[in-house]
Amino acid sequence: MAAVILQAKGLAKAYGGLKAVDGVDFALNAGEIHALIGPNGAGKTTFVSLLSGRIAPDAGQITLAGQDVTALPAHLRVRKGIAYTFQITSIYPRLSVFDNVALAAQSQGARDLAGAVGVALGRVGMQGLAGQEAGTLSYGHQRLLELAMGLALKPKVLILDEPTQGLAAGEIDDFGALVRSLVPHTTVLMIEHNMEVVMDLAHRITVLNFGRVLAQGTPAEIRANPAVQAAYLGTDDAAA
Ligand SMILES: Nc1ncnc2c1ncn2[C@@H]1O[C@H](COP(=O)(O)OP(=O)(O)OP(=O)(O)O)[C@@H](O)[C@H]1O
Repeated sequence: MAAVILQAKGLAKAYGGLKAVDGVDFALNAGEIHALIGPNGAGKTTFVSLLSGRIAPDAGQITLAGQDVTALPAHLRVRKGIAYTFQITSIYPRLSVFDNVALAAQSQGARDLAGAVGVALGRVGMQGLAGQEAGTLSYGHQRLLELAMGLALKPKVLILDEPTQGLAAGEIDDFGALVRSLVPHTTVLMIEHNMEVVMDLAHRITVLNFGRVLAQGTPAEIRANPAVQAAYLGTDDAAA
């Protein structure tokens, strides 16, 4: 059996009376691409925010490679190896592409900053854009820059929140190839609405619904699961 790198047990978070995440047990296997899917409002973003430490749980436990990280703030979890790619707003638009990635690399204490930036930009094919002001990049390139910033953190677990949203078809293909190139060295957990991407890329899928795990399995198992079809795959949202 594959080693579990990140695990959640009984994870819960409520907003007022709304149980956004309601007692989730979850295990991320080292080296896999794992997709987190579910209808709008199912709790996906809340769940990965709990994993990354952006928000604190009401109950439950999170372990990284067996070590309890539940009480650690987000920046210390990043140091331990959990990187949650920021939404695009976290890019500094007036800084160059190079400087944006350098800030991420610096936060990890990279000794050879230029080298670390070069490697991260190389992974996403953006070395040629290092000098460009980040705010002037195309949307697709801004998403890739975000990914390069995540990679500069040298994560064990990279959490991506809707990484293909707003990308053109060709850019989605490139993104898929890139994610494949990251594993098994890095483990990838991604929230993704594009079912084609999910079915093509993910080794395993977890389906959330109303804050609970509805199903877990391989793409073929998830596709064949009647509860999933009823809750999610049959909706217009999934066909988008
Ligand atoms: N800060 C907050 N305050 C109050 N309610 C919140 C907050 N964040 C999320 N919620 C609610 O918690 C539930 C889960 O939201 P969450 O964003 O985690 O779902 P999601 O599966 O990521 O949805 P989507 O696919 O639309 O992004 C929703 O009903 C949402 O309205």
